[in-house]
Amino acid sequence: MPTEFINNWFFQLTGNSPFLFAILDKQHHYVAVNQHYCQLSGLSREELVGRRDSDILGETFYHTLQPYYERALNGEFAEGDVILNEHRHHTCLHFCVSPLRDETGQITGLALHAIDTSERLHLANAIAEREDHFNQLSQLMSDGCLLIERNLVLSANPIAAQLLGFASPDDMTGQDLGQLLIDSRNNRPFGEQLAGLSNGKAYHCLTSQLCPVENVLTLTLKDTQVVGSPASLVVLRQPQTAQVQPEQVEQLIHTDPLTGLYNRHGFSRRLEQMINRQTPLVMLYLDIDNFKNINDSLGHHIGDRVLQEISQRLRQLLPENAVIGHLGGDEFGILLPDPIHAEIGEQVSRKIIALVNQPFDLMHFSKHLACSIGMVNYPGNGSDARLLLQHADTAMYEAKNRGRNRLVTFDETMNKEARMRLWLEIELQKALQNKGLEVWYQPKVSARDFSIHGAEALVRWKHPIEGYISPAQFIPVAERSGLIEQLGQVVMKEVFTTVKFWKKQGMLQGRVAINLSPQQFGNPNLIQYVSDLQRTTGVNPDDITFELTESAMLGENEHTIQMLNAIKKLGFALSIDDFGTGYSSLSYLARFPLDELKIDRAFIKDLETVPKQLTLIENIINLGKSLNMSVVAEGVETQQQAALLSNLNCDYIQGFHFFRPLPKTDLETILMKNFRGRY
Ligand SMILES: Nc1nc2c(ncn2[C@@H]2O[C@@H]3COP(=O)(O)O[C@H]4[C@@H](O)[C@H](n5cnc6c(=O)[nH]c(N)nc65)O[C@@H]4COP(=O)(O)O[C@H]3[C@H]2O)c(=O)[nH]1
Repeated sequence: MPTEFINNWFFQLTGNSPFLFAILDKQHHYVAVNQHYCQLSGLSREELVGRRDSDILGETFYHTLQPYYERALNGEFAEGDVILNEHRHHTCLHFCVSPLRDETGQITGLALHAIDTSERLHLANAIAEREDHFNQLSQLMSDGCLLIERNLVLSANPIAAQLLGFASPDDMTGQDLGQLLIDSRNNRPFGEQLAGLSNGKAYHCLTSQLCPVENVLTLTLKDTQVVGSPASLVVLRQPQTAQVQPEQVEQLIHTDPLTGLYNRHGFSRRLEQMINRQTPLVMLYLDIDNFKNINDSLGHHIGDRVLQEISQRLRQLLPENAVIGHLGGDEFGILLPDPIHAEIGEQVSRKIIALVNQPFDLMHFSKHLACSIGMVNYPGNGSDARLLLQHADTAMYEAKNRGRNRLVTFDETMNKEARMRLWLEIELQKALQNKGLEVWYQPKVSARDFSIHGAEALVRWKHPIEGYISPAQFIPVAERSGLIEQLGQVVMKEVFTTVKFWKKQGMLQGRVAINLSPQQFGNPNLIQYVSDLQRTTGVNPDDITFELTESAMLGENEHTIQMLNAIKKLGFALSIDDFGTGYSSLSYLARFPLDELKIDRAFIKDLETVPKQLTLIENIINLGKSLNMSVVAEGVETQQQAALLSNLNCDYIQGFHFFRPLPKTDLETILMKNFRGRY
């Protein structure tokens, strides 16, 4: 090693470094050492240089390093760890050795550099000890103890596993605690709310159906952190037996705390008991129509009040021996044992529907509700509780399909339809994931000169095997399964982007209409979504109309008016679709800010043959016009219908006579041809 290098550079490079540096010759004598090395050995540089490593830092150190020195002198780079003087205070070093060569490439010695890792080792040991203490303590505890991050279980002690019915704490790792525990205040799984519980406060809860056991527990959360992220320590405790008697536990498990009725579990148990005793019975499965809208628009607290009120009304109406259950969400079950005659189910259902139709007084306004009921008989429609409940549920969905607010009695053909609906739901979900939906456009024409003026966007689904499936089939499935939100967003995104393009090219006159389902309209988040989408796509809201059916506006409540005003405020137009088919009251025409009225095709169908129909349509057109609305007639299939509507001063016409719904590119070809013809 050239001395001038050592004198010039080595000390400058390594002088104030927190690392230990040493250069050794082939016999392991120190040639140079830096300041930090001197401090560690307790000797000056002069005392160290020329001495052998083994004489300075002790045998252990030397014996550990010697093989590495040999490897370095053989041309290798090597690194390892060593602990110096294993007394009370260890000094640990992480070191590297590498060969040093002269200008000819001959190895003349080696360089050693190392870092003191004592502090790190000390901390790692302390953490391991703490973890061991924590683990031992949690094993000794008689309460369940869990560590969760974003509701997911990171670790649990054996008691926690036992209280929740899992075979071992390991089985709980990764489980969502928010779904395992039901909040006894509202009988719903805690879900996301778990993170928002007050620090240190005890909450009553029940284990959910995801847990292998039923238990009543108290839950306490303490905020903590896991690698800097917010986490919680959770303590689960079984209420003292002195405070809660077994029968109280039993009652808690089978009762819905919100309504005081049987919960799903308790209701099923009562049903099983009756089946075991072979008691003939009628079961009604009741679902409140569009209840989600109440929760979404008015909040869960109002939704809860409605459910309580319904429970109370049912209690008052039903006979003493009836068993009533709140099966979850907006679903209720009713058992009528030993029916005195065959029509009892129909009679009671009619009364229940009338009762639910009575207005609900909700603080500042009253709301009308409707309900759909499915009915089964035991022993006729099934031999066990699970099957009976399933069939009653199927019949209830059929009631919804047939227009809601009615009773439907189960029959076997419905099972096939239910399976079909399930298939459609699964396939539709896949189509949404794989971008398998298209938007087609049906042009509308001006009733004056039959030139294209606007269009209606209609979703199309081409199934990879079944081919095109009608929206009339899959839209109701999408509405019931909640997929309509996603489907609606796909359509809106596509239409906004296309309309922006068409308008930029000057290809299309008039607006493009988008259908909104009652579920979409009922969700207050719609406004934010539409507003964001309008901003990002840059579409002029004046070029879009939202079409709503009368049933979407059913109720004429504050929410409807607020939503309609909010859509109008963003600059979009509003149209009432299928006019004349749904709602008996016309007062909404004056109260709601509507721009367009679409006469349903049911009125157009008999236009040529039923003379009174012509008078009816003329009056609808006049009514719309007097309220400053433009009037569209849909479902026009013949030249004669078109001519009659034109004479009646209808504004626009839509129907197969002019155009069927077309893929975007086909319509673009037509629009381009018209566009060129114009200029
Ligand atoms: N017989 C006959 N039918 C005609 C004629 N002209 C148009 N139609 C059909 O009438 C329906 C008009 O749409 P709608 O009343 O809003 O009724 C729509 C609408 O309620 C719903 N829908 C379609 N696309 C969407 C969508 O993107 N979102 C939502 N929420 N619903 C949609 O599905 C329904 C059915 O849609 P489609 O099968 O495309 O059926 C379309 C259209 O093809 C005619 O001259 N004769």
